[in-house]
Amino acid sequence: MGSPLVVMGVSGSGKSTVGAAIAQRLRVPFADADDFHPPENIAKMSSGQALDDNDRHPWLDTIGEWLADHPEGGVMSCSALKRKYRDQLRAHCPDVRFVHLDGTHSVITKRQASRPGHFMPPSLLASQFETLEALGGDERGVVIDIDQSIDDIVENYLTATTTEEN
Ligand SMILES: Nc1ncnc2c1ncn2[C@@H]1O[C@H](COP(=O)(O)OP(=O)(O)OP(=O)(O)O)[C@@H](O)[C@H]1O
Ligand SMILES: O=C(O)[C@H](O)[C@@H](O)[C@H](O)[C@H](O)CO
Repeated sequence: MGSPLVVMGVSGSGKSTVGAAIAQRLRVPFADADDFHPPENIAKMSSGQALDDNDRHPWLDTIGEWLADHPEGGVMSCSALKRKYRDQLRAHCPDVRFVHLDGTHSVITKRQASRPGHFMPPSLLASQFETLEALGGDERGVVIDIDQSIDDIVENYLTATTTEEN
């Protein structure tokens, strides 16, 4: 793989699961942006409040630094919901590519129900969708439908990214 990858999407779209699977397949390091949130952000989300731009800004800088530290390849699962958040990541790491895990509210709600105890309350899913801005045509990345098995998502990603680069 030659450049870092961000697995993006709303909460519960499968970023952590799919990101780890892609990293294992590509034999590159994996990290989850959830592990880089300061405690205040986790406390805010746990209390049912969505993060805002100010909450996300310093956190995105730490994610961008991780990407820049992995020029030979690495996979980071990170919501990266807005275009300007992705611009911030690109400012640190111009080579970064994205895969957007795209799914419906209904599919994701069912999956969130199967992981009770996660700090992100399902009530915040609507705000995640409101905040989400799709990848622009000028952004390096691909979109994959999440309504399929993890193995199929990984295979489709590998096929799509090979096609994209040719
Ligand atoms: N393709 C899939 N098929 C079935 N279950 C899935 C799939 N992808 C993810 N899941 C399950 O859905 C739940 C949410 O996935 P995951 O935690 O990876 O999402 P996430 O985007 O990282 O969420 P968050 O950002 O909120 O941490 C988990 O229980 C996971 O096992
Ligand atoms: O930008 C955001 O709002 C956050 O990254 C959230 O998406 C959560 O951290 C994550 O998805 C956990 O559910």
